[in-house]
This record gives sequence, C-alpha cells and structure tokens, in this order.
Amino acid sequence: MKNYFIEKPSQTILDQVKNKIDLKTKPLGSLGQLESIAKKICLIQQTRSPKLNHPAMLVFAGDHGLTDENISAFPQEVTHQMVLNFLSGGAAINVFCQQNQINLSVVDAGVNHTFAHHPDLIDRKIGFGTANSLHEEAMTDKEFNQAMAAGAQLVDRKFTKGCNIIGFGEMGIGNTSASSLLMSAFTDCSLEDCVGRGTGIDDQGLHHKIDVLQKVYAQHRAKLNDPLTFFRCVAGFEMAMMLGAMVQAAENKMILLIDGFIASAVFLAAYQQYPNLMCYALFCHQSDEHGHQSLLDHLGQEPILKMNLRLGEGTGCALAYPIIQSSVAFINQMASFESASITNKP
Ligand SMILES: Cc1cc2ncn([C@H]3O[C@H](COP(=O)(O)O)[C@@H](O)[C@H]3O)c2cc1C
Ligand SMILES: O=C(O)c1cccnc1
Repeated sequence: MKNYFIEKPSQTILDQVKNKIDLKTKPLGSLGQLESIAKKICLIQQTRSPKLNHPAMLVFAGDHGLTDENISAFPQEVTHQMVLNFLSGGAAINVFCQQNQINLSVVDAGVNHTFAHHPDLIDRKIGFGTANSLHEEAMTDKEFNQAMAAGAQLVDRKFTKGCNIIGFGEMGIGNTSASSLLMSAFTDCSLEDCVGRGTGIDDQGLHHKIDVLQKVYAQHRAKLNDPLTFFRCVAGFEMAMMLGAMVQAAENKMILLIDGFIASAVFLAAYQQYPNLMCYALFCHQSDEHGHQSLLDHLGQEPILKMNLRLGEGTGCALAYPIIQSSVAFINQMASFESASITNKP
C-alpha cells in the first residue's frame, strides 16, 4: 500500500483569517458556522481569499457478500439497478449535482453485475462483490490495495483538472452493516448503538441485523489492532475505494465533503491511520441513520445540515455545497467596517 502523507495545515495564517472575518460588517461571530467553515477552507488553502474550483462528486458502487445474510430491506440487485439510474440521470444525487453544478462521476468499484459499455461509467471493478464477512475476510489484501489505489487515482485525475473540492458518495446494498461494524470498532459505542435500519428494515429485521453483525464482529475482532485490516475484513469495495480517495484528496490539500453514515464510517476508519485527515474534511449533514449523531459526536464535528436524510449517494454533500459557497463568498465579498465606513463599536 502506498504511504500517504497528509500534512497538517500551518496555523500561522489563522490570526489574519480571524481578523478578516471579524472586521466584516457584522457583529462578532454572527455568521456562526459559516465562519468556522470559512476558517477551515482558508487554512486548507493557506489564503485569506479562498476559491472553490471545479467541484466534483465521486460515487462508488459495490456489492457486499454479507447481503446473503438478509441484512437489508432491499435485494442486492438494487445496487446495479441504481448504477443504471445514476447513468441515466434519475437518482437524487444526479438532480442535486445538476442543480449545484457539481461534476458527477459514477464508478463501478465492484458491483455484482456485468455492465454493458457506457461512456459515463468508470470501470474500476475489483470483483463481483466482496466475500461474505460472516465467514471470510471481505477483501483480500490485494483487492483492498487495488481499491484504495483506484480511488486515489480517480481523485488525482480530478485534481490535475483543477478540482479543489470533492465529495464522496456510495451505492451498495448492505453497506450500512459494514459501516456499523466500523463505528463500533473505532468508537466506544456498543454495536447495538451503531446499528440502524438502513434502507428501512422493521424491528424483527433490526434484531436479526444486530445478531448477524455481532457474529461478524466476533469473527474479525482479532484484527482490531490494525484498523485498516479490520476495515478490509468487513467493508465493501466501494468503501475501500472511497477510503483511498479521501486520503489522496487530503494529501492533495483538497476540501473533502463527507456525506452521511457510510461516508463518515469510512472517514472514521481512515482517520485512525491518518489523523490529519480531519483538517481537510467538512461534515455535510447528520443522517437519520441510527448511530450517525454519536459518530459525529465522537469525531467532535458539527454537521452543516440536519434534514433527516438517510440516503447516501453523496446527497448530503451536494445539498451542503451552496452553504459552503456562501462561506467562501462572505469572506471574499463582504465589506469591512472600514471599507463601508461603519462604526465598529458594540
Ligand atoms: C433504491 C435505493 C437507492 C439508494 N441510494 C442509496 N441507498 C443507500 O442504501 C444502501 C444502504 O442501506 P442497507 O445497508 O440497508 O442496504 C446503500 O446502497 C446506500 O447508498 C439506496 C438504497 C435504495 C434501496
Ligand atoms: O446516511 C447514510 O449514508 C445512509 C443511511 C441509510 C441508508 N443509506 C445511507
């Protein structure tokens, strides 16, 4: 595996950034979270005049062997059917990316389906779904490394075209299960507190899901001393590709847009290995999926939006994007007390 180097942004510019924000024509701190977003982006870009260039969204799709255990309300074939929906422009993420002029790429990371050639489908298929983590390691070392490298390469492709802000979406029936296992592994929350209804399982389905995940956890707990090995044993190809994409984006000093429960769980795993990742990430929304609030609390992060979404695909990133644009707009365009000749005295 490539050794990624994620640099902590220098804080020397922070006082100047704070000063610029505080001298805008507004009471101190009155733009709330817009101010903290602006500060973070200024630190990432090491400037007081940040810019958002060529925003991109990568949606990774992959299937999970664990779906054999009946842990989702929907069957596995919905993954490939949704990929076709992404390609014809009909999914929620298509609509919100189109609305906000975010460039959307759809990646076959490992869907259990042979797609006909499509000019807009990026083929990085690692396999036809992962192995069933109840009985085996979900991915081999080789598959995991391949997936991470592919995610990193796709980010680099965007970066060389001038993109400096990138969101990560996923599609993979069963991937809330893998995410719950990661959350339980890397927080002090019990597995029950990390498991939710995903696509909408009922009470009986939820008990069954918890029961299956307890067994999966027990099966792989010996690998917990190495976070990415545990990840490899329980996660999906789309999640591994997302992990590679996140660390490469941070290495490139891009702004990372983190979506809901699944993307946050991938981030959490990556963060174990690369703590400086946090300096580059904006948490776009708090999902309604049980566990997400605790996960964000664990990371000490305040989400931009809280709108009871529980979809994934990167939708929270696309919806939060206009707010992030407002953060950048105010720091660049608002007048200062001095330039507007306004008395700066509370
Ligand atoms: C039609 C449809 C579209 C979706 N788009 C995202 N997901 C979301 O639901 C899945 C995770 O939930 P679980 O773990 O319960 O299977 C992921 O594919 C996620 O992206 C969808 C799910 C469905 C059914
Ligand atoms: O928050 C998410 O990412 C999520 C929640 C439920 C189902 N799919 C995705």
